[in-house]
Amino acid sequence: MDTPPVCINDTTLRDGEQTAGVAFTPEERLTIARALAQAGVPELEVGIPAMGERERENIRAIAALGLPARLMVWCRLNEADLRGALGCGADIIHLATPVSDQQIAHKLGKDRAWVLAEVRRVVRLGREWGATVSVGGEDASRADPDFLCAVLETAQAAGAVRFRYADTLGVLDPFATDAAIRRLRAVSDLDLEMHAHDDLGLATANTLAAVRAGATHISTTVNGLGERAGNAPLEEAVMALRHLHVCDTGVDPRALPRISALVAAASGRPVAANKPIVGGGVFTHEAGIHVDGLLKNPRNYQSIDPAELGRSHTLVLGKHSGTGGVINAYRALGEEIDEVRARRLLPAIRDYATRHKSPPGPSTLQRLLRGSAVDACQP
Ligand SMILES: CC(=O)SCCNC(=O)CCNC(=O)[C@H](O)C(C)(C)COP(=O)(O)OP(=O)(O)OC[C@H]1O[C@@H](n2cnc3c(N)ncnc32)[C@H](O)[C@@H]1OP(=O)(O)O
Ligand SMILES: O=C(O)CCC(=O)C(=O)O
Repeated sequence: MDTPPVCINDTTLRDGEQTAGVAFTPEERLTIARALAQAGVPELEVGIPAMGERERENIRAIAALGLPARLMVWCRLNEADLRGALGCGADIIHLATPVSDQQIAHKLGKDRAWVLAEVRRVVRLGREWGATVSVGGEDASRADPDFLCAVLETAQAAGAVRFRYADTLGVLDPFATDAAIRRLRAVSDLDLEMHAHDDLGLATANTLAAVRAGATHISTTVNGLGERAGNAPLEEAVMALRHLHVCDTGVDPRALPRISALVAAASGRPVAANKPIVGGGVFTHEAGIHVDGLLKNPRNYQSIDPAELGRSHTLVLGKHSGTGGVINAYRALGEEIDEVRARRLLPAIRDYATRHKSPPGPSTLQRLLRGSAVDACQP
C-alpha cells in the first residue's frame, strides 16, 4: 500500500540531547545539523531557547548556516518562552503544553479550561508577532481523546500550522496509535506530527502506524537518542517507510551510517552491534545455513540490501559455521580446500570461536589449515 510522503522532523538536537548525560558542544551541534540537512532531512528541531542566551546563540549559529532544512525550536506554551524564541532564526516556533489531566493538574496545577485559553492566547500572540506556530500536546497518549480534539481545534482556529501528538511515556502500541491519530484526523485537517517514545520498544512501529493513520510529520532522533529509552530512530523510520510503506522521505539512506557514527561519538552513546540498520553486526553472518544460502543467492537471507546504506554483507566463521562457509573463507585467503578438509577444520574453528568469543582471523585460519594438514598425515 502506498502512503503519502511524510515529513521527518529530526529532534536529535532537542529531545535527543535530553538523553540523561548527553550534551553536544556547539561545534558538534553544527556538524550534526549540517549532516542531517545534507542527507535530506527536511526539518530539524534544534533546541530550547528558554534554556538561556548560550543556547539561543547555539540555535542562531545553526540558523546562520542557511541549511536546506526548516528549523524548529521547542518552547513551553507561555509568553516568556515564545518571546525568547523570536529572533533565534527558527522557521517554526513549537509551543508545547501538557494535555493529560495528570500533567495539567499535577505538573501545572491548572485545569483543561486554562490549557484551552492559553493555547488560544499564546498561539495568537505568536501569530501576531509574525511566527509560524506549531502546538505540542505533551502526554497526549494519556489525555482524554475528546479534550485532545478540542485542543486541536483551538490551536487551528488560533492559527497554528501543526499539532504534535506526543506519546511522552511510550505507552501506546500500533493499534492504539492508529485509533488515536485517525480520531484527530477525522476532526481536523491540521498537519499532525507523531512524536513516539521507545519505552516498550514500539517507537518505530507506532510512528509507522501514525503515518498510515494520517500523520503528516514524524519526530525522529539519530540512533534513537532521547528521554529514557529514546525516540523513534531516524535510520529505522527512513528504512521502514522506504521498505514497508514505499514512502520516500527524501533522506539518503547511504548517509545514515555516517550520521549514526557521528552522533554516537558526539553523544558518548555507542551503537549496539545489533541495532537495526546501523549496528556493526546487522549484515554479518556466521550460521552455516545462512552463509550457504547467501552464497547461493543473497536474496535467500536478505531483507534490506546493505548496498542501499553503502554497506555490505560480512561472512565470518564461528561456532555455527558449516563447510560451505569454511570453504568460502579459505578461498578468500587464496586456499582451495575440499569439503572433507573443511569438515576436518570445523571442530578447531568452533573451539577457537568459543574460547575467544570472536571469529578466527586470517592468520589463525592459516595456522589451523597447516595443523589440519599435519593431522591428515598422521596414521
Ligand atoms: C516532555 C519533554 O521533553 S518537555 C521538554 C523538556 N526539556 C527540558 O526540560 C530541557 C530544558 N529545560 C530547562 O532548561 C529548564 O527546565 C527550563 C529553562 C525550561 C525551565 O527551568 P526552571 O524555570 O528552572 O524550571 P524547572 O525546570 O525547575 O521546572 C519546570 C517549570 O516549567 C513548567 N512547565 C513544564 N512544562 C510546561 C509547559 N509545557 N508549559 C508551561 N509551563 C510548563 C513547570 O510547571 C515548572 O514550573 P513551576 O516551577 O512554576 O511549576
Ligand atoms: O513537543 C511536545 O509537545 C512533545 C515534547 C516531548 O518531547 C514529549 O512529550 O515526549
